Amino acid sequence: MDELALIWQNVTNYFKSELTEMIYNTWIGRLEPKSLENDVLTIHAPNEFTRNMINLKYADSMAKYLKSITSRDIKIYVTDPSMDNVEVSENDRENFDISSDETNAFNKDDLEKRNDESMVEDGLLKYDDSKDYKFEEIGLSDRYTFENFVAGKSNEFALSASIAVSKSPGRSFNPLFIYGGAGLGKTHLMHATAKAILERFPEKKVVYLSSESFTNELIRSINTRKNEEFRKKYRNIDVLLIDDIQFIAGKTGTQEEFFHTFNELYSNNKQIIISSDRPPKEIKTLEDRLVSRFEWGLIADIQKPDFETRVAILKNKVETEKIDIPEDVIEYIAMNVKVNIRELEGALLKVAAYKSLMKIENMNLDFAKEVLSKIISDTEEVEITIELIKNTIVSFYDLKENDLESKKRSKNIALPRQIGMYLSRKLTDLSLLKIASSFNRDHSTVIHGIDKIEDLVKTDNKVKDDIEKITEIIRSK
Ligand SMILES: Nc1ncnc2c1ncn2[C@@H]1O[C@H](COP(=O)(O)OP(=O)(O)OP(=O)(O)O)[C@@H](O)[C@H]1O
Repeated sequence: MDELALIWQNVTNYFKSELTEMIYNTWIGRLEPKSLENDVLTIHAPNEFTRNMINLKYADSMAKYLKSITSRDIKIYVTDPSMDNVEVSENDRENFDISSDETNAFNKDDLEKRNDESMVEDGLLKYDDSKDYKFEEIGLSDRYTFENFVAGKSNEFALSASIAVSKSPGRSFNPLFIYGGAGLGKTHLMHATAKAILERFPEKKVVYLSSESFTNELIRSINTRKNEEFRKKYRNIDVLLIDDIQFIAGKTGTQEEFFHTFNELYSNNKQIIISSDRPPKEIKTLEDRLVSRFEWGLIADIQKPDFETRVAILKNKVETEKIDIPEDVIEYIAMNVKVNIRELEGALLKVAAYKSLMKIENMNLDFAKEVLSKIISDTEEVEITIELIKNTIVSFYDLKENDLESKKRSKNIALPRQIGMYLSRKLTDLSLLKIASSFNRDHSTVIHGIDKIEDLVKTDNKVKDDIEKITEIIRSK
């Protein structure tokens, strides 16, 4: 047996022991080892989609495993048939504003962010070929269901809207536009909605994909002169879910195509569900006509979860994964990882992994703190400074850079200035004197400003609302 065959046999055995049979057969079982030269292991995947998934999900662990058995840094290089013959011209690249990385393969970081979501092309084929599919095969994760989506104040509106849409697609809220920060559950809700629709209406054609996959597929169709097929495919479905729509911002060609797809589906009462990291109006270089279409339906936001919701999410995870972690450790994690649910779950899984690897029977809080020290210091919120507060206020109210420190007393500047003083007092430990000097005022003016805002917060909803939004922006920086 030559070295390539030997290594490949080890690799396949390793993955067989790590993965379920179905997953192994879907991904690793379809690869062919081609060569091992200069410590580069070249593997051939049957299609681009499989290549992307291998790069995303398995290449790293394959390299790590190879290192453990050979002590060499063997690089994994995956090819597929599309790499030989589809060329993207400079012209296309400009028109679609994509880098060469994006055309040939998904950029790995982006892919990592987007998890399994780029499976659409294959998924749709399988879906069309047979109704006897598994959700995973059409790009919908088994893990993401309505049942295991923990509801809280921060997400209940988006959750209810998604459930309503899943019960009567095309008839309740169309389009449904869900937005929220990274790791707050948009993808989870979209997968859950798509699956609930398929369970209720198995005859419906449901397509879920990221806006980048849509762009890539569009380009490929143009290059292979299959534009018509592409159009037909996307204009003949019942439910279209596009994740992370912000990525089509600035890509004129993609926006044009998407606009027509949208119109066609919408006018035929087909359901469109879109997610984004921000509301339509705030997606820079998104054409106005798309912004206005996105606003035709329902816009639902997902906010950062509060402490109770974070605890509930962790408890839910502990239960479903059958992890044995004490209550105080759960609370410690919920107290410290506040912004991103992906990181919240990551912290829990890390503690669980240590517990099992080190065969610890009774995990205690001190041990958990040690395990999490790196994660928690990395995710700790940045220190809030007066500069950060002032900059946020200036851009929130569209003021000029030095307006807050200036002598100007018009209401449109005086009120934001007083809000700045109030928030500086609330969000930092700085003395009144320091705050006063930073706003170029004396300390009694600051006291007056803070008192005034404290009163307004109780009586003026707009001021209260503004302050909440500004605080949110500051905390998320
Ligand atoms: N309310 C929730 N209940 C249970 N799990 C949740 C909830 N919200 C998010 N999660 C989990 O958090 C992780 C991140 O969620 P998801 O990938 O849906 O976020 P996202 O908003 O799409 O993020 P991104 O913008 O980075 O793609 C997932 O594992 C998801 O299951």
